[in-house]
Parts: sequence; C-alpha cells; structure tokens
Amino acid sequence: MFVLVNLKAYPCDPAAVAAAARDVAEASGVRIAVAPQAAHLDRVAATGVETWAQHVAPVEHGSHTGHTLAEAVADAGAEGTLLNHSEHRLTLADIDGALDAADRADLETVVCANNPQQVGAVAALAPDAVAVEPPELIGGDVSVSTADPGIVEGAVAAAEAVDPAVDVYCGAGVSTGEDLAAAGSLGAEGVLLASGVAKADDPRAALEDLVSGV
Ligand SMILES: O=C(CO)COP(=O)(O)O
Repeated sequence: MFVLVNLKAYPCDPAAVAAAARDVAEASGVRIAVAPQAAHLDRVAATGVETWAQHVAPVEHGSHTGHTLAEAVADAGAEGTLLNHSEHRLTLADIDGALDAADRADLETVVCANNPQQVGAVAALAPDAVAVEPPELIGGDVSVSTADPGIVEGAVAAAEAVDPAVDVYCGAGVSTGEDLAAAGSLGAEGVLLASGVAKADDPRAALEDLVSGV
C-alpha cells in the first residue's frame, strides 16, 4: 500500500511530519510520501522522505506569474504531484495539460476524483494513479472505506474498465491501521490522508498506527 500524506494548508511543522514519515516508512517498509505546501517542498525533501507536490499548473516555462511550474517543484525535490484535488478542482483540459507538464518534469501523478464516474473520465487521461475522495467525507472521522465501501469498489472497477495500468487509491477520513486494511481489501492500492496525521497531536504515533496492520 502507498500512503500519501497531504499536509494541505494545515498549520503543522512540515519538516517534523516529514521526518516522522521517513522513519516510519523505513521501519515498516511501507511506501509513505508527504505533500506539503509548494513553498515547503525543499525543506520536506531535505529530510529524505518521498516528497510530492499538491498541484502543478498546466503551463510550461514562460509568462505564467503565480502558477506552480512542474519543473520548479521537481527541482525542489518533488517526485510526484497530486492533481485535481477536491479543494483545487481543474477542468478536464487543465488536468490533461497538467499531466503533460508532470510528464515533462518526470513527476509521478495521482489525479483525484469525487466518484467512480469521474475516476473513469480521468483514468482515460492515463495518469499513474487515480484517487477517489468523496468530498463530504473529507476531514471527517469516518473513513471512506467504512462509510462508503461501494465507492471504492466502484472506482477500482471504473479504472480497470478504462485502463488497467492506472492504480486506484482512496481517501477521506482515513486515519487508522484498520482504515488502511479496509481500503486494501476493497481493492485500493494506496490511501490519501491529511487531517489524521497533519492535525494529530503526535503525527509519528498516527503514522505508526496507520501502518501497523501492513
Ligand atoms: O483530502 C484528503 C487527502 O487529500 C483527505 O483528507 P482527510 O484525511 O483529512 O479526510
């Protein structure tokens, strides 16, 4: 299972969470990556943890003030990028353009989607993975794998029907080892989570619990 920790814009210490994620990944053998704010990418990457961007724009080098350039996040140490997060929606054309930008910069890609129908649509653009995250469950206490297991199974089936090479992750409310195991048993190959780690009193303990069943 792949565990991608999205720090969003939460007021946590990105380097401390990153160091904890690095240690827990090393100790457990579970692949864990951290996606901080773009301005914190280099300090997170400096810890040695696998580092991801939260977004890149569908632009190339040039006159694009205020946009997040794929080459710049790669230069800061990112190895992958989220796209089309529920809190940063893009048009289909912009997802396509951002995937091109990520390819140019050699970034792995996870495109987020609300439901299985959207999973099918974005899987057609051939990202490395898609992540189904029902917006109403994001930031809550109940994991998507418990609250709506059918949406995870539906996402797995939708991606498989379009392009079996696209991995499927799920997210929203994931915070425990049980949640991770449930996601895996529904066919997900990874999870996206945020508040369960970024807002935890002890992010290291939260990560240890998360991978305890793997
Ligand atoms: O949006 C998410 C990850 O990208 C999920 O957030 P929570 O883990 O806080 O529900």
